[in-house]
Amino acid sequence: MVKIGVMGTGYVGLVHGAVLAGHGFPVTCMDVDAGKIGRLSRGQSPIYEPGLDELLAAGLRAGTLSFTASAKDVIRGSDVLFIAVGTPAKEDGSANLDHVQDVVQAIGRYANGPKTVVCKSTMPVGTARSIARYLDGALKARNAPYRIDVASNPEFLRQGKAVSDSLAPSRVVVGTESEDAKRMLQTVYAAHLRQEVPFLFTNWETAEMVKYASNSFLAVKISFVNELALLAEKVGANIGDIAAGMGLDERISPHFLQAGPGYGGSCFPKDTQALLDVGRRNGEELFVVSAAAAANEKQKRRMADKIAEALAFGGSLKGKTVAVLGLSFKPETDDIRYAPSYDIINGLLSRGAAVKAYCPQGMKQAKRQWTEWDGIVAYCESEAECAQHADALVLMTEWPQFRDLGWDRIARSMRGGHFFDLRNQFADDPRIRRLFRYYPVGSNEPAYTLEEAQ
Ligand SMILES: NC(=O)C1=CN([C@@H]2O[C@H](COP(=O)(O)OP(=O)(O)OC[C@H]3O[C@@H](n4cnc5c(N)ncnc54)[C@H](O)[C@@H]3O)[C@@H](O)[C@H]2O)C=CC1
Ligand SMILES: O=C(O)[C@H]1O[C@H](OP(=O)(O)OP(=O)(O)OC[C@H]2O[C@@H](n3ccc(=O)[nH]c3=O)[C@H](O)[C@@H]2O)[C@H](O)[C@@H](O)[C@@H]1O
Repeated sequence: MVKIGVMGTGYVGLVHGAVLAGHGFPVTCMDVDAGKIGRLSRGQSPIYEPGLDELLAAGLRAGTLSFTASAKDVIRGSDVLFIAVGTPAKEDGSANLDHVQDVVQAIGRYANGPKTVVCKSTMPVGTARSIARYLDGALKARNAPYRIDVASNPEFLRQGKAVSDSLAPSRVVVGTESEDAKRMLQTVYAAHLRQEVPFLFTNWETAEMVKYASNSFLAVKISFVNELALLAEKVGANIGDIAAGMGLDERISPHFLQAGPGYGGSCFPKDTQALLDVGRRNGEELFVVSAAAAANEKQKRRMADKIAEALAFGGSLKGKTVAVLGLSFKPETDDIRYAPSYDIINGLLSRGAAVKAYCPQGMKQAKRQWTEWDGIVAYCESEAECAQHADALVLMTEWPQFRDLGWDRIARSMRGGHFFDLRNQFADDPRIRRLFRYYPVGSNEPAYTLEEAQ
């Protein structure tokens, strides 16, 4: 059976490795973070991703999944090497390829036979070709009598649904110049995909661009609907109904038209910037993507403005307490990278508000990464503790557990009754409008309560 190595055990590498091990492939996952490797070897996942703990336990039990901190071991022991290290944004927006470079240099140094190297990380156009060129050179310099094939095979999974997306992806895109690499990836995917999945074979550059184009297009959709949401509030229209009306046209589709506080996460913000950077380097300014990124920044600012307008006519929020439910950039993940909550809470803090926060999975990372909030933001044990004595409640992330919190009790425990629903989760819920001054995104339907109106 094909021996698989995965370099990088983050959301992509760990899930991909665990899924392949679940299908009987011998998989070794490697990471430079020795602490992570230690925990993983004991079956402890460093990330929260539904279904992952079970896969991890099963793989370890069956002996198909193992972990190492040694690049040399994983490279020597694998036929196929998936590169799944991070490619974060640099200050100027371009992708930082330092981790990719480390991995590729190690492959050039330690490869001891033919291999297929698969770029799963999101990498700017031209990276796979330069990896292939580098590896060719490295093998020639050692007079190695074998070849290393390179394929770009971008990943499209969503966090929070990473396991199910891995088992049933919308498509598999493979960019390569090697027929052997094509066959190898077909074999690997054929064994693990649950259903018929379209394959698209292209050249390296096209595959790399499909990834950036897809994420950027989704970002454009979200920014488009968010801009309309701001306008809808001014003209008395309702963004939920606008999106529904648009989405009925199958050419538009109803997906990714949910107005909110702006997109976040480790990918849309960085991938839009990286595509803009590729455009700049090639003398093409990408106006649409650039506007989507700018609109996203505006959207986050507008959320804090909106809260300040309602609570203090746009003035200082000194003396006001705001309770924030949800810190992660989306539900079912502990990931807070580029989460809108960060900018919006900073907006509230800079206006003098006291901020309390609760998130089912994001607080550990927030405490670790957003250290400037130490002693400033009060992290709570529960939604009820968070809401207690607050002037306003902000639903930042639509965790399913926030659907029914015993709203009567929550409303009674608060000092003020403002409810900012940044995800429009309760837009059609008369109960919430009865209990709170309710502010959805993208509609200015009465924010006053029925009780108050009586
Ligand atoms: N997070 C997501 O939902 C998706 C991410 N991607 C892309 O996949 C790539 C990985 O993303 P994540 O899994 O989120 O990253 P992550 O930041 O969660 O994990 C990356 C891992 O790589 C490790 N690493 C760094 N240098 C290494 C080296 N030289 N050798 C071995 N391991 C090394 C890090 O210690 C870390 O554990 C990125 O390019 C990202 O854009 C693509 C689709 C979805
Ligand atoms: O390259 C990546 O990392 C991944 O990026 C996204 O996945 P992910 O970031 O996990 O999350 P999404 O569900 O796409 O949401 C991204 C952001 O957009 C926001 N969003 C999404 C949809 C919507 O209608 N409105 C909206 O505001 C979410 O709240 C979140 O902040 C893509 O959906 C994946 O296909 C891709 O593989």
